[in-house]
Amino acid sequence: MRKADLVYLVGPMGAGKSTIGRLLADSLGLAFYDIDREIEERSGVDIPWIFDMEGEEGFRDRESLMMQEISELGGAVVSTGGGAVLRDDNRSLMMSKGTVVYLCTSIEEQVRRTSKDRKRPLLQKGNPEETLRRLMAEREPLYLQVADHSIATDHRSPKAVVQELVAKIEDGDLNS
Ligand SMILES: Nc1ncnc2c1ncn2[C@@H]1O[C@H](COP(=O)(O)OP(=O)(O)O)[C@@H](O)[C@H]1O
Ligand SMILES: O=C(O)C1=C[C@@H](OP(=O)(O)O)[C@@H](O)[C@H](O)C1
Ligand SMILES: [Mg+2]
Repeated sequence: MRKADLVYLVGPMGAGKSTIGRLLADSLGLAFYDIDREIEERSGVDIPWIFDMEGEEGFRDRESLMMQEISELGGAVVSTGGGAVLRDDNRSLMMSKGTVVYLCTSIEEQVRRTSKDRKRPLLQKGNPEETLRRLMAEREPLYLQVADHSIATDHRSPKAVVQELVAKIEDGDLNS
């Protein structure tokens, strides 16, 4: 099942992947899966607990397994976590199974949006802005590598972003 039947959202923390994914799925009449929430539901523990007990690599192993499992399902919008693009296998999976949308967001906006809660372990140590800048330098080439389409989210409501995405999908612009 390829392209508009399975849509993956990628991008940095605070890009709005989880928020936009749910709205996009509702608009398209597709199921919605957020990889982080699926991991939490399945394991019965939260993401900070997994990072504390198993380290980032332990979390990445769980993330890759969940990506594989969810990707077997069609008819869904899948919101990934900001680091899901780090592993080659995850990138190949997304590129082969679906349409990948990169939600582009400035560092300033990432900082603003992620300062509202403390559920992201990678931002709990050091200066969040410096961390987000470093992560973007490392990851943006990977977001661009997997993306069929990039869409800006700064100064735009989640609803406006979803409307643009729905229009593109209906026009077939995402069916490359
Ligand atoms: N386009 C947007 N404009 C303003 N705030 C947004 C936008 N998209 C998401 N948010 C807010 O930013 C925060 C992080 O969004 P979230 O969907 O969790 O991002 P991600 O899953 O990419 O880390 C939430 O409080 C959400 O309400
Ligand atoms: O960027 C990252 O490495 C992470 C992003 C988080 O998801 P969001 O991008 O939805 O915040 C979550 O997967 C975990 O805290 C690690
Ligand atoms: Mg999220």
